[in-house]
Amino acid sequence: MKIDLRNLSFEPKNKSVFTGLNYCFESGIKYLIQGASGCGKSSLLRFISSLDDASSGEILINDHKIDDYCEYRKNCQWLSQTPHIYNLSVKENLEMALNYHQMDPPNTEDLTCLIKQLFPEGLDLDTNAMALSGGQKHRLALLRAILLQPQALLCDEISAGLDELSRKLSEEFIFRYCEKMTVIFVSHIKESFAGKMNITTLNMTSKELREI
Ligand SMILES: Nc1ncnc2c1ncn2[C@@H]1O[C@H](COP(=O)(O)OP(=O)(O)OP(=O)(O)O)[C@@H](O)[C@H]1O
Repeated sequence: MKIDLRNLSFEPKNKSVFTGLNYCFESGIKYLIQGASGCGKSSLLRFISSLDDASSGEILINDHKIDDYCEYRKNCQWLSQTPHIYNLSVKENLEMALNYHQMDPPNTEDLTCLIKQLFPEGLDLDTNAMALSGGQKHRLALLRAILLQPQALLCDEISAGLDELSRKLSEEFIFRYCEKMTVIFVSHIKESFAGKMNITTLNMTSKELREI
């Protein structure tokens, strides 16, 4: 998925957070956005995800305006620092969005393979998801997003506050499994990506988004 920011500005309540951002996220590339606290990184991801609207400018997806928001949100999955997990079984958590989008659940073999990579400690599909640890909830949210076969993944500080193992498993999974996806990370944790991953790092200021 190609995500093209055109003259995007965010000026809530007469405050200027950023103005006139232009940048094109190319299909299949992995990006890391860094920038000072409050420069609007999380807001930018929310605008790209279509959960909120910027004050002005536009975001073109594969050169077009979004016309089907439901389909777009399935194709562009947003993962937040606090994953939204339902008070249901792990299996129900995984199947809810698939059912909503009328998609078939993965076959047992594929699901087992994905679970093995993300949960080497094992994952009981019948257990209540609220009983999982914080790191496991994050990995469950990632797995749930991946089952929807999105074309883009927006990761807002998903590693913040995570134990080292969960962080490593999530990041390695994204780079291995989401090869063809456009992935945009917002993260303060530079070292987890450094050197190991093929990633384009961007610096965000109130005036521009620029590769560094
Ligand atoms: N709905 C809103 N109404 C008013 N101001 C908002 C709204 N959403 C965000 N802001 C403001 O926009 C600014 C940017 O917030 P945002 O969370 O996007 O920054 P950030 O770069 O992700 O920060 P951090 O690195 O600290 O997480 C902040 O000053 C915030 O208070």
